[in-house]
Amino acid sequence: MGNLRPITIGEIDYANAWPLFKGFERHAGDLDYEMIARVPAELNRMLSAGELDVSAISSFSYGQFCKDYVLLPGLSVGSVGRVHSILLFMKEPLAKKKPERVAVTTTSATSVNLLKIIMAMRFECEPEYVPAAPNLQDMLKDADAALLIGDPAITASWNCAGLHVMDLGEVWHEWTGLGMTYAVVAARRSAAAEQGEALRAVYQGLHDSKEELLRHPEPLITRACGLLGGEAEYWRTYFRSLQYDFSGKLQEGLALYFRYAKELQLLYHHVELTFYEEQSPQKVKE
Ligand SMILES: C=C(O[C@@H]1C=C(C(=O)O)C=C[C@H]1O)C(=O)O
Repeated sequence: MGNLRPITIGEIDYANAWPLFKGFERHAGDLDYEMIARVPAELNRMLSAGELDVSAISSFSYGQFCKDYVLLPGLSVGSVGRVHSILLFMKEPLAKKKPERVAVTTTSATSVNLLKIIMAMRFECEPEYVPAAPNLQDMLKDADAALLIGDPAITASWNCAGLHVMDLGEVWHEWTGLGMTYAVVAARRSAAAEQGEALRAVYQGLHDSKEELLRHPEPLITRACGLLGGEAEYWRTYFRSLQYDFSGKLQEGLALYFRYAKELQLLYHHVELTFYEEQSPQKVKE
């Protein structure tokens, strides 16, 4: 494709986003692109700084910079209920002792703020939050609880005897009756204006990757067992329980999250979900 420079795409470096990205190359045709894999907080920074044209980012970061971005429809990472990989590890159960000091991973934006919302509005608890590198043992040296996301949350959940674990997706669902969207795919408005044809190809490629890998997830399961460990059945359930289509119920949950974030002054403006307007991607051929 004759784009003037390669379009730059940010890929979340966690298993939860693999369905969107791991089949992309096969569906990219002759698109000239560069794919950059990082943890969400780094992608959030890079997209906002204009170092990427389009990226999977924390949905909270979309809220912060929504004036500069458009959302790619039908692409997200969310859950209706348990998410399995956004976990608060507590030394004491919440009913016994409310945490006073909580270490929170520096890799996240959505989940750190989701935790603040849940703690303040659901459990009337306002601990001190301390940003920390995602290492459970180190985090708990000096804190009552620790928030992890992504692969480090999953591997920690296999080895956390004696700790009490809260799944934030599950608590959010029990509390609000809604799903939650943790990551979205956003393009800079400037990229939509200047790299229209390339962005359209990225959109189609991510969509086709998702359709193919959710229908045939075995390559993802093999990859996860090899790179991260665990049983095939664990990963089968994991990829099945995550929601990638940004459907109405997931958008509704995200809208409520943004409203609560504004009420708690974690965000300072109302957030509109503005979508990239192009014809819908073609269905993947069987
Ligand atoms: C489902 C997850 O959602 C992730 C959580 C994010 C955040 O908290 O900012 C960002 C991207 C998502 O991929 C996970 O971490 O496992």
